[in-house]
Amino acid sequence: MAKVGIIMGSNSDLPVMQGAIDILEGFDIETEVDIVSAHRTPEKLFDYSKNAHERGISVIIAGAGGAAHLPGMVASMSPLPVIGVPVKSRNSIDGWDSVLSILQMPSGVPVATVALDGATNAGILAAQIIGSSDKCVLDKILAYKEGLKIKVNKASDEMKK
Ligand SMILES: Nc1c(C(=O)O)ncn1[C@@H]1O[C@H](COP(=O)(O)O)[C@@H](O)[C@H]1O
Repeated sequence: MAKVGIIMGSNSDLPVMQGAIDILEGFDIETEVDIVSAHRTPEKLFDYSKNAHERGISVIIAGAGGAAHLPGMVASMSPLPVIGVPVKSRNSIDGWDSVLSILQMPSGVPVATVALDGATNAGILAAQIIGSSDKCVLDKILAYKEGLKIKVNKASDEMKK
């Protein structure tokens, strides 16, 4: 079965990236979680990016804060779709440093960038990519969407009381 690789620049990103781990677990999609840093572990970055697709990984979610070069560098070497999560790290410039580093990729090397700290959406997007060729996952996404609708309708009904 398809696996999602979830990597982050530092263990300080884990509280945010946990959102992706949790939502994918809810969809029964296997994840492989690791710390990889373009700046601090460049050899590991090369190895990860060049080999992830050989290990059954179908989509990579990469989260980083500050000068967040990790998602783009992974995308430059991997044939897999890369979803970038800008993380608002401790010393960030309100998260803009990370958002712009991940969002503004040059033509030819896309990174699907979610919102600041948007790891849950990154997990859903990864599940949707897998679901486009896996009926079982697609059904779980449909059920998830139904759940969102029920929740909003319930809140709407309660508001009218
Ligand atoms: N942006 C990157 C990269 C990278 O892009 O390779 N490696 C670590 N970092 C980021 O540095 C921030 C601070 O890291 P520390 O908390 O370890 O000092 C984290 O948000 C991490 O993602």
